[in-house]
Amino acid sequence: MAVASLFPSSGLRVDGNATNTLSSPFVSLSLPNSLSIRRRKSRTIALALNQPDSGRSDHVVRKAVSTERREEERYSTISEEDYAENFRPPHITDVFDISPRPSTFCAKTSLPLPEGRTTNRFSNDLGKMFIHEDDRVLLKTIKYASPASAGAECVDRDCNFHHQWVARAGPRQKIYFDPEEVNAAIVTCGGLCPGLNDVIRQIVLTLDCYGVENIRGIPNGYRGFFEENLHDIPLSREIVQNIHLEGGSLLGVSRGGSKTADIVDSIKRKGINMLFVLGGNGTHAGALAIHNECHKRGMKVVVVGVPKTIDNDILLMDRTFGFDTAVEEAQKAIMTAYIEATSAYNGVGIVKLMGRQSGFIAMHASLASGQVDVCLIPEVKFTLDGPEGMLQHIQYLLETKGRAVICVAEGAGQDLMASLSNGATDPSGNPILGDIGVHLTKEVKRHFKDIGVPADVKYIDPTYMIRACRANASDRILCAVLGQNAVHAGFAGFTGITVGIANNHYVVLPIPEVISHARNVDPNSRMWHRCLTSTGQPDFA
Ligand SMILES: Nc1ncnc2c1ncn2[C@@H]1O[C@H](COP(=O)(O)OP(=O)(O)OP(=O)(O)O)[C@@H](O)[C@H]1O
Ligand SMILES: O=P(O)(O)OC[C@H]1O[C@](O)(CO)[C@@H](O)[C@@H]1O
Ligand SMILES: [Mg+2]
Repeated sequence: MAVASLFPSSGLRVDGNATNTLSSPFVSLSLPNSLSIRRRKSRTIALALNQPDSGRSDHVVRKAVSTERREEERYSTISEEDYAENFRPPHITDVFDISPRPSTFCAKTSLPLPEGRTTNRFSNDLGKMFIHEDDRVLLKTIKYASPASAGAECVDRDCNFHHQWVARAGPRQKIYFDPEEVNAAIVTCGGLCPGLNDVIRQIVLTLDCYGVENIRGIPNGYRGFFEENLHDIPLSREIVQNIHLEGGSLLGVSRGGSKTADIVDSIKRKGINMLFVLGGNGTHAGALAIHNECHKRGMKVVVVGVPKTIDNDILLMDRTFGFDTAVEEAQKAIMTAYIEATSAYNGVGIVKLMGRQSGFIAMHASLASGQVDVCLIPEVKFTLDGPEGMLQHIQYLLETKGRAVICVAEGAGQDLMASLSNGATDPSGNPILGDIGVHLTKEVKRHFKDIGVPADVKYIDPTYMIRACRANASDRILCAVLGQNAVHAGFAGFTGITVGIANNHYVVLPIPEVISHARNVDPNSRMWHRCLTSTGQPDFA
């Protein structure tokens, strides 16, 4: 099937029925001002799991058959057309009748092109500078021969290959805003992450290239829209020039305060029409709500996300900015734990790294260091006591190697401390976790005291040191591309979207597709198995 027919040009007003013959991908809402908003129906992508089928009882087989039937039915609803519709980035022209204008962006100069380009010296040399509206990136590139293949993500029973095309990010020849009328705002929400200042800087520089002069920073996340004591921060090329040399966020961050109506009131009052939102899953849920509310109120505003999560827990992306830096910074803590453990008599070093529900930082940091004996992540349950428990393995390591290094993600082993967390949440509604690092330290000490063996246990918690530092070179490049692409996406009229890297190519994705759930480490993935191969740890089940 031709790509163009899978995924029609996004710069044009698209008729949902014309693009999907299976079912209408949108529901229309009637609005007082007679505008219609098209919303995606959410669809679940089924992942095939490896399930051994020998030795099952009749009951289990019957249950499996009915599960298979359900899976079959679910599979049959997914087609390449479905993917094309789900991944079509919402566009301002889905709601408003706006005619495009020639872009003022020129990659070959930091000065905006005059409209029509008649007087510019680059006027005859614009070939290959713009993304074609129908350019697409293939999201998945592996053809799994069987659902039993390691890490297989199959979308049907036979693991057939489905083309999942997504929009390519980058500057378009046609834009939907007059740069002189753009009133842009940037907001950074959630926790800190290395690279936030790099992204802010690149957004401002790129807006400047288009010719936008009216740019502001919203202080302290979503709260900055409505808390009376917070004031907007004017942004310009000069102001952001060196902000990437420091960690943190020039604008500040916050959790909580997701009052969509108040935020949109503030957007209206300030006349903002291009909003860049930097944050994780929660922030993107907020951005989607703002996008919907703006359109419901008939406000011509584009809302563009840039995924920020040190935990790397956003779906469909190769990685998010800050993650690489976090893994690198974590090496220092692991090395410290290793040196302490090897220098002590029966030394045990415990390092806790961030990762509320996803163990990517711990897994990658453990694999990279080669010094970790036990890596514990939220996705893989473990026991402490008993012959198969982790404490027995630490005892074995002290007996055989004289030391042990444990790297634990903060969200791991929460079931072992259920009584501690008490269901409390932070202002954004995220669960407040029990401190697994402290718990493990106590338990290791208790175990060796009980068996009368001296053990020297050192606990290192570098979490905020890792998060507050400036980005490394590799993350900075990612930040630069994402920041620039966010602006290109805004000018191209995309809204309710986010930018990312997929298969090493830069893409524009509809927000619902990336936040339907948190991205987790797959315990059946090759990467987790590689980590286990490196640590040599047994299964603590
Ligand atoms: N479902 C939601 N709808 C609207 N807004 C939300 C939602 N969840 C969270 N928010 C808001 O988004 C902002 C950031 O959320 P949160 O603190 O969960 O961080 P995050 O974006 O997930 O990033 P991090 O990776 O640091 O956790 C907060 O202001 C929060 O109130
Ligand atoms: O102390 P804060 O700001 O809530 O941040 C801690 C959280 O931030 C995260 O790194 C996500 O940004 C989680 O891994 C961690 O639980
Ligand atoms: Mg979050």
